[in-house]
Amino acid sequence: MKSKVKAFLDLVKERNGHESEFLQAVEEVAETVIPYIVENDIYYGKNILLRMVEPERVIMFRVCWVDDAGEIQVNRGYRIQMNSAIGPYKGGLRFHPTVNLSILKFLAFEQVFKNSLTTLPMGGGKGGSDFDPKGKSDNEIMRFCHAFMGELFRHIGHNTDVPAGDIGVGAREIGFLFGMYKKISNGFTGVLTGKGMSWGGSLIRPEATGYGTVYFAQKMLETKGQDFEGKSVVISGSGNVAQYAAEKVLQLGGKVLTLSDSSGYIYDADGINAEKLAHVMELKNVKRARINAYLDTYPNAKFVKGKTPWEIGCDIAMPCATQNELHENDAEALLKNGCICVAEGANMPSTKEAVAAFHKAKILFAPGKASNAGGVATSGLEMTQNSLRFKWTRDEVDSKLKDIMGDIHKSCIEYGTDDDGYVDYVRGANIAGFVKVADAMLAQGVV
Ligand SMILES: NC(=O)C1=CN([C@@H]2O[C@H](COP(=O)(O)OP(=O)(O)OC[C@H]3O[C@@H](n4cnc5c(N)ncnc54)[C@H](O)[C@@H]3O)[C@@H](O)[C@H]2O)C=CC1
Ligand SMILES: O=C(O)CCC(=O)C(=O)O
Repeated sequence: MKSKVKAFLDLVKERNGHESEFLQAVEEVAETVIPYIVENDIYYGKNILLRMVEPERVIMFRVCWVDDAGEIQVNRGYRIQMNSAIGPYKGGLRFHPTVNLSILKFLAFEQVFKNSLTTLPMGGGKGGSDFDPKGKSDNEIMRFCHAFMGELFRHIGHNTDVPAGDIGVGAREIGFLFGMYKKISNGFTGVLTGKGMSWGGSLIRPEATGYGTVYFAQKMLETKGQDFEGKSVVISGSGNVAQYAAEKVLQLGGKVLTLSDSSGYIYDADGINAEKLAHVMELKNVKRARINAYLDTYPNAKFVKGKTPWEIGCDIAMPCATQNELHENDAEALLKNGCICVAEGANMPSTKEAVAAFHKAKILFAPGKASNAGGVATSGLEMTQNSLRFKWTRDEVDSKLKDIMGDIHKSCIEYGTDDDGYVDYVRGANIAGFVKVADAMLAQGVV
């Protein structure tokens, strides 16, 4: 088996040698899915995985815009249309200076499996730009978004490809992007998700990724007769996913000890309660400040510069910032301090070695493609509401989100339970996500 996986990975490496994040994501899937393919005749010998690692289409384009000083700026825009076997391409847009083909291809590849797990009819895609929103004025953000959509619009559509937000793309950016799409296409359609509530957005979409990650962790804890009540939780990030993960943890009786951004982390031993979290939301979403500004209002907290929060003892860890933010030594520190559950809110935040350490210790570990799928699932629900020209209540959407996270958990158990009863959620998510897409690809022939 090892030689089959190696031969496959060698081939992928030959074609994408310089794309380390993409190769990392492919390797994790290949190691769990190739053994399944070999055992199942219907998938064997059809090169399905080899077809799945090749994007159906990669779009790269120039984005020119004028900054507040009147200077012409040039950025690079991308959209990776990875796989449309089970529905229109669906996945977020990331605006961050680190954005490149490798990062977007890894995200698009993960998205294919994640979207399949949601049970909704969505293919996988991802896009973005190396544009850095940090320090830009609202007008600069608007001009950039309009310029970006000035090219992207010809490649997307409500039945073709439906982008949404990711790092650096929130409600403000979706508004500007939608405004330009509507103007150029002369039509009001559900071409983006994460829209404002008065113009086609879905209730609970802003909360969905964070809430969904906590609902998934709740399901994992239930298998051990545990819950969030009284548990200490270490969260990284302080953006959309981290904020609403923290909110749901608090609602379920947990204690949130940390939040972070790329400058470092804050540790509040008294707990970041609802009032303090509202202050973080104001700092991050309105003032767009750095996380250490928290100490101006809550001086008892500690700011640890340039580090991630995994050295803080906790029962549950939720990495909600970015890829490869939790390394093997971090995993070991978490385990040593008694962590029993890790639920990824971000995409691929744990390195391969960190995941291996969690598996070796047989703790509960949920990969992002399973635990953070609530965001895109609720985007799927936004698409449905747009098609119906109807709006569900907050409780209706939240209850559908809970059901979907429960179903994803069941799929992971179905495909990921080892002989000794330990659930390998990575294998479970990869195989369950693969089966639905592979069946559709087989039915549609070689296209
Ligand atoms: N927004 C969504 O619906 C979904 C987001 N995700 C993933 O969740 C993660 C966070 O995304 P959002 O909260 O939406 O973005 P955001 O832009 O709202 O927040 C990103 C957070 O990550 C931090 N961050 C970014 N780069 C960092 C670095 N190099 N080191 C430390 N912290 C860093 C930022 O300071 C910020 O707190 C990403 O991995 C994203 O792909 C996954 C599923 C859906
Ligand atoms: O809601 C969406 O379409 C995208 C969410 C996303 O980018 C993700 O799941 O990583």
